[in-house]
Amino acid sequence: MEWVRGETIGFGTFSTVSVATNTRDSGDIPAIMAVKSSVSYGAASLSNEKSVLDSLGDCPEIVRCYGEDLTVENGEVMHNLLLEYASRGSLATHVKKLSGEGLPESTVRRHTGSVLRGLRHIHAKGFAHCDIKLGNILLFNDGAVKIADFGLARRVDGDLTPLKKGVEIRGTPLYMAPESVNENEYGSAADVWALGCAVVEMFSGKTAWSVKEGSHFMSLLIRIGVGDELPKIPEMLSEEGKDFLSKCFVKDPEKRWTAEMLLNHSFVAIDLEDDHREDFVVKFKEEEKVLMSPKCPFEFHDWESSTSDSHTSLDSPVERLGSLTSSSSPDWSVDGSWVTVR
Ligand SMILES: Nc1ncnc2c1ncn2[C@@H]1O[C@H](COP(=O)(O)OP(=O)(O)OP(=O)(O)O)[C@@H](O)[C@H]1O
Repeated sequence: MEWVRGETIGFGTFSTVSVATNTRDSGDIPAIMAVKSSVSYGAASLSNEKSVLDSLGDCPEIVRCYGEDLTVENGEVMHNLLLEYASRGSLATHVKKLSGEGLPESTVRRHTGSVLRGLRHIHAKGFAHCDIKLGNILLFNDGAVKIADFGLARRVDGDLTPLKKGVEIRGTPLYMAPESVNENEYGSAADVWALGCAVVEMFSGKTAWSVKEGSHFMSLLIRIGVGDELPKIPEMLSEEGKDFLSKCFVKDPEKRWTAEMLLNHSFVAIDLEDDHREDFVVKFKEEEKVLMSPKCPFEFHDWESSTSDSHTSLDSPVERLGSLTSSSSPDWSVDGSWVTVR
């Protein structure tokens, strides 16, 4: 494939995302794509993403991959993944533009249904995404959304045995499920918990867990992993929405609803005929007029999509969580798709 890199449209932990123009008229491949590029330290994540996307095959709610290649730019070898281009960027950026207002419930319902269909496909193929968050849900010109960023995805096939002992942080702490905090379990149920967090954020414009600025992320992990506290369900949400979230925010992953079950919930089982896309376009135009003024109460930039792995055998959740705090300086290294902090 021949392509030319255009403007930069996003930055992740491991990569930079740019527009790419396809310079050859080649059948299936569109003229405009997104290219996710990384130097060597992010290559493992890109390669994991490519192999997961290949295994998943086509699904309308998952960003398509057109291939990969290597380029040399400014003397550096770049690993590139060519992807379907989402012209309106991520839902995170979109929601931030609303200055803490959140999206209308009808839009939230539609997006939630789309993400659930994507998750059902991922889970049916034996994978977990492990990093569901608004930054990884991309918005297309026609108002459709698709799941992106499979750099941390893993094959689970129903086996939730943690790969390693200790505490590993995959994805973003604000979206972490209790079993991930307590047991290092990152299965399909953890994606459903994260989806619940994303629904709260889409609707309220605020993260599902309220955290004080400057507070240590350990205190959040303890709230998620220990005790009965659950993410706050927005008061203004319909009863159907509240009920939907109550099925996502079940501490026991065995009792949490699956993506398949949630797709039959009345919150998302709507007749698309009644859900006029034109309304969405009008609303979108109004939203676009709002000045860009991010008001996310707390963003854990430094922790996103990283893994902290103590590699020690610890029994209780408190012990496991305590193992994350250390006075020694961390040693960052990349192991497959994982970033390891020792
Ligand atoms: N296909 C795409 N079309 C348009 N924008 C994209 C696309 N893929 C990614 N982006 C933009 O780039 C950002 C970073 O991409 P992505 O999350 O895939 O990178 P990452 O390095 O895996 O990041 P993370 O820190 O979330 O793991 C996204 O939040 C989004 O704004």
